[in-house]
Amino acid sequence: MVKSKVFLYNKKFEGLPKESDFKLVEENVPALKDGEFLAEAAYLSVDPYMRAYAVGLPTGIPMIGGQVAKVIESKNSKFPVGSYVHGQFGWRTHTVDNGATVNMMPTYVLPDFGSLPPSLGVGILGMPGNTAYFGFLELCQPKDGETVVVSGAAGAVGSIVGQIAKIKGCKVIGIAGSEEKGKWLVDELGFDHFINYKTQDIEAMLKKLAPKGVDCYFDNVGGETTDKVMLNMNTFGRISMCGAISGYNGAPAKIVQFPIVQKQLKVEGFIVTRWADRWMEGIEQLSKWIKEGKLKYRETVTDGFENMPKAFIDMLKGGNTGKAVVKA
Ligand SMILES: NC(=O)C1=CN([C@@H]2O[C@H](COP(=O)(O)OP(=O)(O)OC[C@H]3O[C@@H](n4cnc5c(N)ncnc54)[C@H](OP(=O)(O)O)[C@@H]3O)[C@@H](O)[C@H]2O)C=CC1
Ligand SMILES: CCCCC/C=C\CC(=O)/C=C/C=C/C=C\[C@@H](O)CCCC(=O)O
Repeated sequence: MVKSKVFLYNKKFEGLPKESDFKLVEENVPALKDGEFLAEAAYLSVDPYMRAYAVGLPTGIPMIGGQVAKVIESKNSKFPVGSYVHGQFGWRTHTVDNGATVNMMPTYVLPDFGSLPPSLGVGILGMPGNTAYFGFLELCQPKDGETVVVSGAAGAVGSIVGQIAKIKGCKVIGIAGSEEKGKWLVDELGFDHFINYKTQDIEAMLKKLAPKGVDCYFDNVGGETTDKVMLNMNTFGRISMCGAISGYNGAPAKIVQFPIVQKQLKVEGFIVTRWADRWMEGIEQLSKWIKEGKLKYRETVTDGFENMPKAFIDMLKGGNTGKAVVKA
């Protein structure tokens, strides 16, 4: 009998999650029915949305999340043995699934990544990558020569947004929480400037680095950071509101409404599954840019399924650069 290790969301998060909020259990894996396949986790994602969505989750269920898993048994010809699949299977080592979409998130066999590792299927060539690709290009509609600000710039989504902005000919200012991250952004990823929100005055720095104002803001953080960037937006500027991680562990993110009205800003929130029908378009374009050397990525890998809670908490505390991944 195959058994799956599963992390249950066992206690309501209060502030920053604790490892004791999770419970590791074992479940017997049922025999396959026609149309089903059995997949073994290879790389599991830890994402900020898990903290945000947990507010609405009942305790006692498997913690939600995406993973890249290898099919080890199959009664579904679309998911052959040996293929890598992306599925919203949660924090579990083994999953019996039928390939159905979960909360608009498609379940799919990874496209051919060539020499690139399958772990990218939970990062730059998966949901975070498409978040950057569609969330930035569709909503900010960047133009050559414009000034783009990205908050959460050194993370899975932000680090891709800034590079896409450079590909589109923009001046890019990244906001992140350490000098080491800032050095990576400027020296390796080609960002024009970096602001450390923990040690520098964002408003003063933007007046210095973007004296003609900000045209596009890709917001991963919300809160005071967003308030200050908004005050430096140009008239008819565009804001793609991707998330508000500054508020996930505490009081709901506060977003100043005034500049939106006064400067007639276009602010649009989104959930990446809006583009589920164009999912492979994003992955193919991002993969092409990587192979052309126009797009770089970094993964912060934690070894061992049993370290999922630690990896999740470390990510929320800023311990990752690039995509946080757990190697099962
Ligand atoms: N709308 C959508 O469909 C999607 C939205 N998102 C959102 O995008 C954002 C980034 O996600 P993702 O790239 O996966 O995560 P990251 O890889 O960026 O990891 C989270 C990062 O957030 C930063 N952070 C944590 N707390 C704060 C804080 N209080 N203030 C400022 N920064 C903070 C940390 O970096 P630092 O060292 O810089 O503080 C940390 O590394 C999140 O808000 C997430 O919810 C992600 C995917 C899809
Ligand atoms: C101002 C408050 C903003 C709160 C925004 C909350 C979350 C933003 C975010 O991170 C969204 C992520 C979207 C992920 C999309 C698809 C899947 O990976 C998640 C599916 C959810 C599930 O049930 O597994």
